[in-house]
Amino acid sequence: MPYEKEFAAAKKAATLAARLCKKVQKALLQSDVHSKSDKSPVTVADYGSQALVSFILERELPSEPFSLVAEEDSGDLRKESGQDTLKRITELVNDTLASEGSNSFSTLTTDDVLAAIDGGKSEGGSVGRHWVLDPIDGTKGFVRGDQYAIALALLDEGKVVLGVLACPNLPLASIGSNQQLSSSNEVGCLFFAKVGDGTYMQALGGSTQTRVHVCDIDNPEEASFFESFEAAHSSHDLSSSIAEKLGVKAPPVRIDSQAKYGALSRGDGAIYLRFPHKGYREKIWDHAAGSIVVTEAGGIAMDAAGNPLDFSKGKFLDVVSGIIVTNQKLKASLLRAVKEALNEKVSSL
Ligand SMILES: Nc1ncnc2c1ncn2[C@@H]1O[C@H](COP(=O)(O)O)[C@@H](OP(=O)(O)O)[C@H]1O
Ligand SMILES: [Mg+2]
Ligand SMILES: [Mg+2]
Ligand SMILES: [Mg+2]
Repeated sequence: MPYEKEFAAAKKAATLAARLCKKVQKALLQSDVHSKSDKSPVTVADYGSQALVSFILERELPSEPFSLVAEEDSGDLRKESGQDTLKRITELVNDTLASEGSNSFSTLTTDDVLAAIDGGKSEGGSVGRHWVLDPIDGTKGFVRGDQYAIALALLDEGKVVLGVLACPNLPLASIGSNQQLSSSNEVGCLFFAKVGDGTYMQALGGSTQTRVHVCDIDNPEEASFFESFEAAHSSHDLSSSIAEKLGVKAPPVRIDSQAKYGALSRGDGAIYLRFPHKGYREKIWDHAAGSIVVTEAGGIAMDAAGNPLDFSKGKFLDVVSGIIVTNQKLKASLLRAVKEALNEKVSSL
């Protein structure tokens, strides 16, 4: 089976990174640092997650050339002022590796951690294989104690061939706006998808995997939609105008990170709308894992003009106006509503 080893390594790496992030988020929420808007604990988790994923992928796949496009870099950690943070990250990474319980565990030095972080310097592109990592997607949600995700994907010749999304705070039960009462309030989901093989979800703590599918709603009046919690990341005005044109009745479900793609892939909602403000360029690590999780569940991720997302152009994901995600049945009416709303916006400028 193609990509089988890579898939197993990716799941292991994302699961361990989630363990590291959970530990940091718990400490962050228990202390009062977050209320003083001290961002350093966040940095520790972002770097720690990246170091861990980079280290594990290389360790698990020793016979393959290694290329990783990841969000963070070690620049600040190499400065004098970054030494304490670097020590803290190294401890976290080692503690997490020790908790994995494998005998082959050897303690990493601060230099090993710097090297692992810098393993993420690749530029990606359309040739060969490249891992794509967002070590913490939804940093703002992470700090608030809300949703975030560890998002890891593999590109082969410019196409996403597998994706893993670890969402430590996402309930196992539906979070849709018309959710049914559920007996479970357990949180922590791992979504994973491989090209041609469908999308699966399991509890991050380990459980049997279940195949998931996007919803099959075709009437927009029954649809609900996801968008960023942060209005600075995506225009809430534009999405509400699109929803109104489409006839969506439910209020928006606002959550951080690619947990939106995960929730959509299991039918919690029918639409994800993302319209960054002028001048912002999307990065591939914010969408690569999420897009395959949704498409393998039967959905579709495209730009606002209906073009497929192109991950082959390096770090940036250039899109027309925004990104929309939905099921096949709502695609045409959603594209129409988006077009109308965008035209109105232009003519009102
Ligand atoms: N002005 C902006 N417009 C759109 N997206 C932005 C943005 N500033 C940051 N982002 C991206 O939005 C991501 C979070 O998306 P969401 O709003 O769906 O949670 C961030 O990921 P990180 O948290 O990994 O930095 C960041 O890459
Ligand atoms: Mg991100
Ligand atoms: Mg990030
Ligand atoms: Mg960031």
